[in-house]
Amino acid sequence: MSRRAADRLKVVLNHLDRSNSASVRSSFTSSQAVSYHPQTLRYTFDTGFLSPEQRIFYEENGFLLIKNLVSEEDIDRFRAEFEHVCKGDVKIPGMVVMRDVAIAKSEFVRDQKAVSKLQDFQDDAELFRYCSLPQILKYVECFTGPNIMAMHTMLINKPPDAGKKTSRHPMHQDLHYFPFRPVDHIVCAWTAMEKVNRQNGCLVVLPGSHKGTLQEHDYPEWEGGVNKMYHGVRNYDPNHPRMHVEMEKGDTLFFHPLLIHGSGMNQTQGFRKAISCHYASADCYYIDVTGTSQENISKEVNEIATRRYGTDISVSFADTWALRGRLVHGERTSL
Ligand SMILES: CCCCCCCCCCCCCCCCCCCC(=O)SCCNC(=O)CCNC(=O)[C@H](O)C(C)(C)COP(=O)(O)OP(=O)(O)OC[C@H]1O[C@@H](n2cnc3c(N)ncnc32)[C@H](O)[C@@H]1OP(=O)(O)O
Ligand SMILES: Nc1ncnc2c1ncn2[C@@H]1O[C@H](COP(=O)(O)OP(=O)(O)OP(=O)(O)O)[C@@H](O)[C@H]1O
Ligand SMILES: O=C(O)CCC(=O)C(=O)O
Ligand SMILES: [Fe+2]
Ligand SMILES: [Mg+2]
Repeated sequence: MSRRAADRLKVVLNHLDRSNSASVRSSFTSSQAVSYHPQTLRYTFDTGFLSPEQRIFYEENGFLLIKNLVSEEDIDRFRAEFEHVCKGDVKIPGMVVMRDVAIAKSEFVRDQKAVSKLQDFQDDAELFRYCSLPQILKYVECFTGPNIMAMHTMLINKPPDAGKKTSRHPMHQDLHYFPFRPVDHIVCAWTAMEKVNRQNGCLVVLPGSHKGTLQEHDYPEWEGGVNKMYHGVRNYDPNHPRMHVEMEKGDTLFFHPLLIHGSGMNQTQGFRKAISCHYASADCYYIDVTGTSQENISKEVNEIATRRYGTDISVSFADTWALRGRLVHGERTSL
């Protein structure tokens, strides 16, 4: 972040703090907030919770790292539940248990170690506790406002790389997957379930990339194969300045859906675990992605939905989100 930008924003924040009557403050926390100072404070609401420095950091970088936000005890409980699911002791309809493509296509025996990701755990009460943790929602509200939907849930168990670099997650923008807007009222919370570093494939981010637009995504041309739906930004420039976000167990990264991010390969023998939820304001609305760069992913999702539910029921891309989304705070006004 440039010093000048920081100073300029501080002046604006001070001005708001001093001169603003209750009416300006309340209009700032309402859904019209973004129109108040669009150039300066586009990405966060003033709920009085984030410090000016935190708001400026998110504004400039598109992410915010909060140390030690989730307790060791909660994380150990999520881990235990994950093990129950992998062993088959717990079966939740709708939850996807995904294996790494290198393992899925090999002749290895499938045991719980082969699971690379749980997706859609919204109906698993124990895992879904993560999405309702009050200390997380306190931050989420600063990005979404008070009506909050948990739209997408994952527990990622990045496996030791099987030698083909398939444990990598290509650089992407999460918005590519989402048929709802406005973009600035969506945020991801990603919590490390153990120490994550460059060795075991921590998140890699391009700071400030959230200020750009949604780019075209497709499968990267990787020799060793790519996991299903792991699209990457097309024409990715590997020389762009990037940052490896190393985190301790319980640390949580909040990031904007246009932030370009991915993760490198896991070069250790352990499974790198993280739990995440994408939240959106319940006031968001669905869009039709026909004819846009998101058409390719919407087709893939529709194919999976058809494979799962047959052709009798027609489920649109937006429907797959409306059916999986769960309210975690306030009122379900739109999504
Ligand atoms: C209530 C309404 C529900 C609507 C349902 C629609 C659900 C769609 C969900 C998708 C939403 C995605 C949203 C992501 C949003 C946020 C941003 C996150 C970015 C990402 O994380 S992108 C990655 C997301 N990935 C996925 O969502 C993949 C989900 N996985 C699956 O659907 C299945 O696991 C999969 C890959 C289809 C495999 O099916 P499965 O039946 O489990 O496996 P089989 O062993 O029978 O294999 C079938 C076939 O698939 C090949 N296979 C297996 N695993 C993989 C893999 N990881 N990658 C590639 N290919 C894989 C396997 O080899 C078999 O192939 P054959 O050629 O032998 O037939
Ligand atoms: N062609 C590509 N398209 C999209 N994303 C890519 C491409 N090539 C690499 N990436 C992504 O860039 C990020 C960094 O990858 P890489 O495997 O180089 O890890 P790294 O953290 O730099 O590890 P190392 O320390 O080995 O360099 C990962 O998210 C990776 O998936
Ligand atoms: O945990 C990771 O490796 C990255 C996950 C991610 O970015 C995603 O699933 O959208
Ligand atoms: Fe992502
Ligand atoms: Mg590298």
